Amino acid sequence: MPILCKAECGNKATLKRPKTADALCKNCFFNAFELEIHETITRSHLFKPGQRVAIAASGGKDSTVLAHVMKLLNEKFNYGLKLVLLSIDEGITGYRDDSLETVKQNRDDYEMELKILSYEELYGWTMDRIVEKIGRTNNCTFCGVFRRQALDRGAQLLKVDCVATGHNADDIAETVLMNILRGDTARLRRCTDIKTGGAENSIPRVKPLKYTYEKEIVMYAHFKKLVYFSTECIFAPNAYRGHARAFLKDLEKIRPSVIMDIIHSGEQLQIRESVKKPIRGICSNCGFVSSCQPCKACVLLEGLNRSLPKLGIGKRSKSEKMKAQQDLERQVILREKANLVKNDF
Ligand SMILES: Nc1ncnc2c1ncn2[C@@H]1O[C@H](COP(=O)(O)OP(=O)(O)OP(=O)(O)O)[C@@H](O)[C@H]1O
Repeated sequence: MPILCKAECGNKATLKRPKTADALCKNCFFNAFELEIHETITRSHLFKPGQRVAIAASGGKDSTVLAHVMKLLNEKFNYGLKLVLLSIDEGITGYRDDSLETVKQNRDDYEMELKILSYEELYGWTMDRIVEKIGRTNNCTFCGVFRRQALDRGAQLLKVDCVATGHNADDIAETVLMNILRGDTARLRRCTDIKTGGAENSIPRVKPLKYTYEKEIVMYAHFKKLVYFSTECIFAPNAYRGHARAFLKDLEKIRPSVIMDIIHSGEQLQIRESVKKPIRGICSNCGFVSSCQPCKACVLLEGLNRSLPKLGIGKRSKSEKMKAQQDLERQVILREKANLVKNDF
């Protein structure tokens, strides 16, 4: 006997939802998927009517599905938003140039304005040239730092009220794990935030897919026949994130709820007040948001321009910092002991 859709629509179930293991028909899956994102948006008050929202579009599955669902929900529930697309061209031949073609297709399909900003025009460097110069060891650092700032710059040019990114539940759970493994408590505190930025001159970032499983995004894109670009970056992927990702995928096979559970744990964690919080300000050099002076993008750029690419790279690990702290304390104790001995004479 055929299994019936759990949503009681009377149709035959054709798929099993990865997040809940419910047997559903295609239409009921679409409904459940879209409604969950709508609930995330409304529960967290991500947008206000009349706002101009940029969707950070890379042409990959997450941002393609985000653009599709945002357009659909905006019309269905009358959000009253003006949606535009913002893409950053990192200058990676054979990767970003191809994925940008997908974004242009999205622009035409969804009738949204598209702004493409390149590293070349912002920084005078493409990632191809950066990798030529520095090799493949720290290239992801350059790319990530420049992209974060490029999105801020693009958002300013587009005069939007906020930027929506396609970060999904798996990305967030991975980041929680990574921050725990690195002992990065300052980042751990804010990595589950659905909305970031917004202070000073910074334009807020929001993650409407925060609770959406990657497997369901792929399923949704597949059944809706959405056009997206699925090739991995040709430069070495972020190796450390790769380990957290592989670990999470193994856990998900045993217990699919692990992704939501890790996000929940991250959200409930309380970090001691004494842990230093990065204070957001404005870079005195370029005028963009930063928690250090000058900002990391300016330091990295200076390194490239002065042929000192290691400038700004290589934060000390927690264990190195602890060892340095212990050494310092030991020196203080030795100095105090020496003083005591001196005083005895
Ligand atoms: N070049 C880019 N231009 C604009 N937005 C970007 C770009 N790269 C990443 N993003 C934004 O950051 C989000 C997370 O990026 P990440 O590199 O993790 O890609 P991803 O998980 O493969 O997502 P996607 O499937 O959308 O490419 C993307 O969903 C997108 O919103």
